[in-house]
Amino acid sequence: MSALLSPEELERRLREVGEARYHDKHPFHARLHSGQCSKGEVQAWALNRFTYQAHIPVKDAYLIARANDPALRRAWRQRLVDHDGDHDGEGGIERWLRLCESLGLARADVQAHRGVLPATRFAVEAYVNFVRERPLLEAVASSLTELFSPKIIRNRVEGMLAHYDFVSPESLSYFTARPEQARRDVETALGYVTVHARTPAEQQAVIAALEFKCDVLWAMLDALHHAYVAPGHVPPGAFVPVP
Ligand SMILES: O=C(O)c1cc(C(=O)O)c2c(n1)C(=O)C(=O)c1cc(C(=O)O)[nH]c1-2
Repeated sequence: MSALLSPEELERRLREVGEARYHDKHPFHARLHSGQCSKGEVQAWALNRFTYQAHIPVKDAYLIARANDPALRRAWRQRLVDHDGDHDGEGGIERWLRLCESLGLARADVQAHRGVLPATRFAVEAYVNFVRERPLLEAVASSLTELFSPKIIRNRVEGMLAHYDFVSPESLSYFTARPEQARRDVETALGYVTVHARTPAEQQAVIAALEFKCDVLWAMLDALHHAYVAPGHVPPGAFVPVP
């Protein structure tokens, strides 16, 4: 049986999960950030990632619906505002749509998830269901991949601006707000898990939830790589780049 970890030790163990499994280690991201992707690959990445983005506030709404603690609900509801905005034309989902449009994709196709890879849908569905069905502690812990996102976002923006003439600071504006939002989100989620994981079993469940979430992100990139990196095996019905 595992021993009870101090809050510091638990955080260290969570960071080790990221070092081993976070999607910054995936070869597709190395391609994307170093300018090796074709425009079609970048389009496919943005299109598939939209499906993830669009479901983030859905899973966050499930989490809020399951929380009995007003303080947790109050902190968590900011995530809905970050993605949906307070008005039409605002928020992260809108900014992601603009990124897709700037890459030459039609807004209506992206919004309808047309051409999204089956594995993307399955992975995103698995994440939403995890947050709906697993204990609240694990649902909160599954968001902790955001511990690691500021670094990959910094590398992505620098790399994409340096290497692709079809992206601009404006088209990547989705990412401008994210590192600060992620830092705030992580403070809430990490604070919650360190207080509420009171037994060794609960602490192990928190670590496993983060591993699960790393698997979700990794599986999406595996699917992209398999479909779009030459020779490429695009599944029937999925987006086909125009050469
Ligand atoms: O660009 C990225 O690599 C990246 C990663 C992650 C993540 O680690 O889950 C998120 C985001 N971006 C992001 O933009 C975002 O809004 C977000 C929400 C969540 C979550 O699980 O609640 N993860 C992420």
